[in-house]
Amino acid sequence: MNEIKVAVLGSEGVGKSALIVRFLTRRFIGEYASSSECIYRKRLSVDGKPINLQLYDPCSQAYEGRSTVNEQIQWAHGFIVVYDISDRSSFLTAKAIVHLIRELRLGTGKRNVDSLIFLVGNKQDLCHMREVRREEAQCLAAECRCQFYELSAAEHHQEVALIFFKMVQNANVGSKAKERRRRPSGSMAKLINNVFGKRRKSV
Ligand SMILES: Nc1nc2c(ncn2[C@@H]2O[C@H](COP(=O)(O)OP(=O)(O)OP(=O)(O)O)[C@@H](O)[C@H]2O)c(=O)[nH]1
Repeated sequence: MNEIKVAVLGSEGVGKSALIVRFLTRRFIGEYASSSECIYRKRLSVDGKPINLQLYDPCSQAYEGRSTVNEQIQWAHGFIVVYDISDRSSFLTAKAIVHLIRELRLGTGKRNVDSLIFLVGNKQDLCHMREVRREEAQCLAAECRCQFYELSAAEHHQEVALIFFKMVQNANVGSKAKERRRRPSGSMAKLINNVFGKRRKSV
């Protein structure tokens, strides 16, 4: 079964847990325990094939043994980088994280990272307190070749579900392409079989 690992990253209080919980349970509960990092697991079906999805929700509070951002980036196939549209500093953090992902994952031969970074502006319901213009975030997404979404975990269930499903789909396409590159093509497999198969028989 295909394993897809997605890390939801961003600064403290931007709504990472709220987005994950909204996706997993369809509910917005307002307050979320944030004393430890955790990995949520969900089974999904994509194009009729089962997928094991792992969602990583980091903990912003410092404690011994906490994983580093670098480790989180190496662990994941896909990234949902969240900021709060009413908090400019969270946007700057998201920007730094997106740059770090590109730096660490570029040229590693891992799945093509372009379709696997989503920049998400959360708390759209707080637009009367907006500190990050939509156009500015769109520019950053274009510059870093990632996909951009703005939404509210508090108000939108479908939009939240859509970005998680889209991420899983993109990661799954990437993993299939990688699998194809690794496996010899049909005619090549036949050729190898003919040559080595026949030799084995004559020994
Ligand atoms: N108005 C509004 N509040 C939100 C939204 N999403 C999350 N919140 C609130 O923002 C606060 C932080 O949400 P969390 O989901 O705990 O944020 P987090 O990024 O997981 O926080 P840490 O685990 O501390 O890093 C909570 O009080 C949520 O209720 C939203 O879309 N709109």
